[in-house]
Amino acid sequence: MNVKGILTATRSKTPLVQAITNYVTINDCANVLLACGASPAMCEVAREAYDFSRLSAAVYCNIGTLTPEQRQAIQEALRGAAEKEIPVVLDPVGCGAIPSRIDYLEELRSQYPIQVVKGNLGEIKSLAGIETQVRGVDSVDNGEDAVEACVSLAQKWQCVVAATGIQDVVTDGTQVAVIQNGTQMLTKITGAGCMAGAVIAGFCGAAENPFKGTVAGLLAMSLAGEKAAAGEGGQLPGTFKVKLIDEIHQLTEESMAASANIRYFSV
Ligand SMILES: Nc1ncnc2c1ncn2[C@@H]1O[C@H](COP(=O)(O)OP(=O)(O)OP(=O)(O)O)[C@@H](O)[C@H]1O
Ligand SMILES: Cc1ncsc1CCO
Ligand SMILES: [Mg+2]
Repeated sequence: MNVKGILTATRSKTPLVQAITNYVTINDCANVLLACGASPAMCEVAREAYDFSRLSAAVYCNIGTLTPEQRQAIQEALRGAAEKEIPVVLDPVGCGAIPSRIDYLEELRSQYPIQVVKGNLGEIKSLAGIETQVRGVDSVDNGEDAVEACVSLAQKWQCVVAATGIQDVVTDGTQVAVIQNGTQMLTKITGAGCMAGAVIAGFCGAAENPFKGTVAGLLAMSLAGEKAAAGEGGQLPGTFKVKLIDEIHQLTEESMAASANIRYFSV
């Protein structure tokens, strides 16, 4: 398997992505979607969310700062997405630290189709009911059994599951991709995970299936991170964040293929 063509498809189709996301990193998510060739719209007013999702190519829901209004908007957006059969990417931010978020996500998933769940490993293990370590919205998991956790949740939820960390794991419950790119600098800014989720939604809006869209999205973030960290000032978090968006903008199919370090296998 490879993810060739997804970046090009995103840039030519310019998929409209509805994002309902936390107010810490909402602007970064919008910019990173533009940089990868998608069209962001942070439409999270409950009475508009259903109509808007029906115009979109993908929906990104991130529960980092879940307000009552966002809860309603997510409900409405997912209803529209289900009717239009467009991909929904769910980012379960903080569910390891706040158990009621797990109940909320379980309920959501019982009501509407979800195509991708992407979180850090602490969040994914928490959703899968596996012992882990988190600090608020950050994972401090040691990385063990990441594949098993993702496969278990993917089979239970019947969707693509991705866990980020020193390596990223993506699975649809049958095939697995382990992405070994990235840089520690991605942990020195807030929102690298949120941005990764947004890019995944953009790519899923143009890709032939959510597994490929998710692998390509995480690869794009990790490679852009590597390049940003290697440039002048790239070891300083403020500069790094600006460069990260610039590097997403400058990614090409060739540079992605040349630097990708992905291992694929079946479960
Ligand atoms: N130690 C690391 N080395 C290399 N890359 C990393 C490392 N940790 C995370 N990454 C990369 O950083 C990105 C974000 O992953 P991370 O697990 O930090 O997300 P997150 O905790 O959800 O972030 P946030 O909540 O701040 O949005 C992913 O692309 C991942 O591959
Ligand atoms: C810091 C923070 N708090 C809630 S959401 C968020 C952004 C990273 O997930
Ligand atoms: Mg996160």
